[in-house]
Amino acid sequence: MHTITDSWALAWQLVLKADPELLGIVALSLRVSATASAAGAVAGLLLGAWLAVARFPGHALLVWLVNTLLALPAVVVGLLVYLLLSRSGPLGALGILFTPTAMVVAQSLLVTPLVAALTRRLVLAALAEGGDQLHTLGARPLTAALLMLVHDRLGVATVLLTAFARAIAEVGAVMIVGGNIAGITRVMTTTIALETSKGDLGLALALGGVLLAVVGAVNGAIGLLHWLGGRMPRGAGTNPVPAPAPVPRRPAAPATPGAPLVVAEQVSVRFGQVRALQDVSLTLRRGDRLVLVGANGSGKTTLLRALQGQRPSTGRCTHLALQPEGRLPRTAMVFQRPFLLRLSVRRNVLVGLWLAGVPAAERAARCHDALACVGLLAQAGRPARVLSGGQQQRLGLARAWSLQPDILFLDEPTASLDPGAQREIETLVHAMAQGGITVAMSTHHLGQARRLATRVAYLQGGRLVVERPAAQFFGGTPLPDEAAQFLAGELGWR
Ligand SMILES: Nc1ncnc2c1ncn2[C@@H]1O[C@H](COP(=O)(O)OP(=O)(O)OP(=O)(O)O)[C@@H](O)[C@H]1O
Repeated sequence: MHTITDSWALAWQLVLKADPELLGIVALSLRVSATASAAGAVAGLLLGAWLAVARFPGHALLVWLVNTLLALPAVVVGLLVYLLLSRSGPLGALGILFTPTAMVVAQSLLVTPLVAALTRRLVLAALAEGGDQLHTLGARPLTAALLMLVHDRLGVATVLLTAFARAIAEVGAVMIVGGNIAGITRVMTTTIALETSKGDLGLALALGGVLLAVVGAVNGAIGLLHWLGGRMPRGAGTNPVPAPAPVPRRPAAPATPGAPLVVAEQVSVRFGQVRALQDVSLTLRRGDRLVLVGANGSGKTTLLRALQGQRPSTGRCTHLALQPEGRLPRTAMVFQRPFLLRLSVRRNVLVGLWLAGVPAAERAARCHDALACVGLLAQAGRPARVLSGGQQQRLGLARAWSLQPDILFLDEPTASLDPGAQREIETLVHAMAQGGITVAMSTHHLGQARRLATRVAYLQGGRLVVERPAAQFFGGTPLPDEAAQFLAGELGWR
C-alpha cells in the first residue's frame, strides 16, 4: 500500500521536476504512438468504411478476420515485424529494426484492425439512419460511407483516441522491435517494464501514472478543441426567419405539358413475404401534381421510390425523355424526416450539389438561391441539426430544389410539422410546381391533397385502387367502394 501512495507522490515529483530524460521518453512515446495511430487511422478508416458497404464473396470472412484481429497480442505483432525486419528477413535490407520507425510499423499494424472494426460499426449505424437519402442524392456507396465519417466526427475522434491509447499503452511490440535502447527506442512502457524487472516497483508505478496523465492530457486537449469548436460563432442563429421568397421560375422552356415522364407498368415490390406493391400501373405526366393517399402501410412510399428509380421486384418504371429538351428528367426526393449531415445548413446544400456533380463554380450561387427561396439564408451558418423540424424540412426542400429537378418526389413532407410549418411547406411546393417542376407526393392530410393535387391516387394494401383528377376524386364522382369508405372515414368531420 505504501508503494502505491509513494508512487503517486513520485509521479507528481517527476512531472513537476520536468526531468529531461523523462521528457525525452514521453516525447518519443507520443511521437511513435501518434504516428502509428495516424497511419493506422488512414488504413483503418478506409478499410472500415469500405467493409461497411462492399459486397463480394468472402466479405463475411474478411469482417470476421478484422474483428478477430482485435484480440491480436502485441507480442505476436512484435514478433512478426521482427521476423520481417531482421537481417535475414524479407525487409531486412531496410535496416530499420531497433529504430523508432520499426516501432511505428508494429503499432500501426496493431491499431489498424481496431480502427477498421469500430469504423465499420459506426458507418453501418449512420447508414441505417441516412444511407437511403444520401443514395437518392446520388452518393455512391463508398462516398456515402466516407461522408458518414465526416458526419460522425465525434465518433471518429473517439475511435482514434482508442487507437492511440492502445498504441501508447502496449509494451510487447515496442520492446521486441525497438529493443528498449536508452535515448533511442526507450518509451514509457518499456521503461516501466525495465524498472519492474529491476524491482523498483514504486518508480514503475509512478511512470504508469505519468503515462496515464499523458493520455489524459491528449484526451482533454481533444475535448477542449471540440468544446471550442461548438462555441465558434456560426452565423446569425437568433435572427428572425424571413418568410420564404417567391420561388424563382426556371427559364421558360417550351415544355409539353401532359407528356408522359414516368411510366410504371405492372410494378410489384416485395420485401421478403410482404407484398408492398402489387401490379401498379401509373403514368406521371409533365406538370402533374400527383398526390398518393392511403392508410399506413398501403405502399405510398414504396411507389414513390419505384417511380423515382428504385428497381421493382417485377414490372418496370420507365423514365421518358423530356420534350422538347430530349434529355431524361432530373429527379430529387424529400423525405418525411430529411437526413441532414452534422454540418452547417449551407454545407448540407453544397454536399447535395457536389454529389449531383454540379460544377464547383456554380455551387455557391445555387446554394444561395435555394436557401433564399426557402427563407433559410439567415441560418446558413448554423448547424443543420439544431434547426426546428419545419426549418429542417425547408432545408430538405432547398437541397432538393437546388438540384434543379424536373420531378420532385415528396414523401409525407409535412407529417411531423405544426399547421403553420405545414402551410409553409405547401406554399413552397405549390410555388415550385408553378415554376415548372412536376410533383409526386404522398400525404395523410386529405385537406393538403385537395389544396395541392391535380391528380389523386388511392392505394390500399399495395394495390392502386383508383387514380383520378383531383376535382373528380373530391368532387363526388362515384369512387370504388374502398376509396369512398376511406374518404368518408377521413372526412367524417366535415
Ligand atoms: N425496407 C423494408 N423492409 C421490409 N418491409 C418494408 C420495407 N419498406 C416497406 N416495407 C413494408 O411495405 C409495406 C408498404 O410500406 P410503405 O412504407 O410503402 O407504406 P406507406 O403507405 O408509405 O406507409 P406510411 O403511410 O405508414 O408511411 C408495409 O407493410 C411496410 O412494412
